[in-house]
Amino acid sequence: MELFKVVDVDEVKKIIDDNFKMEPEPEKIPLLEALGRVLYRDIIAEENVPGFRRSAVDGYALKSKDAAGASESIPGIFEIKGEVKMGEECRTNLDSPGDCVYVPTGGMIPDEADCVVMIEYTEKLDENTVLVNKPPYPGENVVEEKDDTAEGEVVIKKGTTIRPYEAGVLASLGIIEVEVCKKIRCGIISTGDEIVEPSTTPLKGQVRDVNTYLLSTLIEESGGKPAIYGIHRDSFNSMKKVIARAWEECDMVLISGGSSVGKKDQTLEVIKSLENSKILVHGIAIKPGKPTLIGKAGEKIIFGLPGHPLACAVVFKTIVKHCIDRVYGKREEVYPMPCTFTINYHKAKGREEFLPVNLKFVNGNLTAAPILSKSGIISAFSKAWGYIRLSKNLEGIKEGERVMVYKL
Ligand SMILES: Nc1nc2c(c(=O)[nH]1)N[C@H]1C(S)=C(S)[C@@H](COP(=O)(O)OP(=O)(O)OC[C@H]3O[C@@H](n4cnc5c(N)ncnc54)[C@H](O)[C@@H]3O)O[C@H]1N2
Ligand code: MOO
Repeated sequence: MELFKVVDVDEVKKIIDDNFKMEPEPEKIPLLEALGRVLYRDIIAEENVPGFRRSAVDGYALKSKDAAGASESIPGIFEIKGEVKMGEECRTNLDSPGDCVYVPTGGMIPDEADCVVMIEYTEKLDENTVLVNKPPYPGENVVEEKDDTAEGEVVIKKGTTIRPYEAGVLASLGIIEVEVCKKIRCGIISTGDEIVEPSTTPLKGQVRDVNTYLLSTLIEESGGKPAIYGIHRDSFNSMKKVIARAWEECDMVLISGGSSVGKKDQTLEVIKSLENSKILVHGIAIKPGKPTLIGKAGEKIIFGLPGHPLACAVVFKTIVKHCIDRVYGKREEVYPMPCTFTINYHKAKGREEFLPVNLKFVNGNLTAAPILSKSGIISAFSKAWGYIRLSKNLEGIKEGERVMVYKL
């Protein structure tokens, strides 16, 4: 019988990088629909933001040297030359020493002013005179032109996932249509004679289709576009038909179930039978998720994912997501959280293990408690905050050891 030749996660990623050269395609979409999408090209500012010097407070714009040494006992005396209106250009000049102008928060300040004194530090004597009780420093409460963005600057790099903050920057530059990477279309095929639609009541021996829903939402979460091809029996001909159709219509194909070496497992044979095909990986050194199949037909990649839902999710998060991110050229760092492990845990050597955990503060210290389960148990991830990765050669971890927790 053919046995898995398991490959480490990093090696699998390299095999994918060497064999899968898909380039992203651009599409223009309204900014308000761009949340979570990946920028196709660098955004270069075509103007300064703000485009004028403005005040950060309600107060009086003046020359700081005119108020040097001002205090409550000996205030500086200033003549109010005018009032700046919001949304209007400031046309008042501070020609003489002791001139000032009233500016509301966000209002434009005159060229000669280098600070704004908050009204709390002033006392108005009459319509034209104000006392300043505190010496301002140059630049105090002034938002300089270009403080936000300078013309010609690369403000957001391609490969960045658009968050609300990037949407704000784009709006500040007047960009309300944005060029993003077209979503990668990922076909999902569920296999297994025992798998039934979730809307039905399973008979003994039957199982509701979890993986179509799990994968579809994982694809969406990763910025892809799921295409569902339904549940298919473990027969070579019906599998070949649906895999060929999904291959034709999608950028990559995910097949759940039928990746191990059991008699009825057809996925391997079907991929082999496709034109211009190649099996890249059959077995990954991870737990759960070992019996994973990665093939290629033409330039498109086909994943045979384990049927066990937890294993299916782990392989998606570690391998399929890598593949999607690579096409988009995503610029993202993952920052796991350091936590204290709560029990003594034994692990077999040979596979990197993904263990779901829950976090809890104990005496101000963040702890990670494992959720012990089997890979057929989907609720383990649902109950977990995240997971830890135990490296291949580790034989376990002890209570009190430091672990890094990745968010799910
Ligand atoms: N002789 C060996 N047998 C198995 C090995 C092995 O190394 N040698 N590995 C085991 C591991 S680990 C896993 S994981 C499974 C993976 O098997 P398959 O990918 O072939 O998946 P199936 O056999 O079709 O299903 C496994 C399990 O998952 C359930 N399943 C399948 N699809 C779905 C779905 N869409 N939604 C919910 N549950 C699903 C299925 O009913 C089975 O219970 O192989 C082991 N065997
Ligand atoms: O590794 Mo299997 O992938 O335990 O469920």
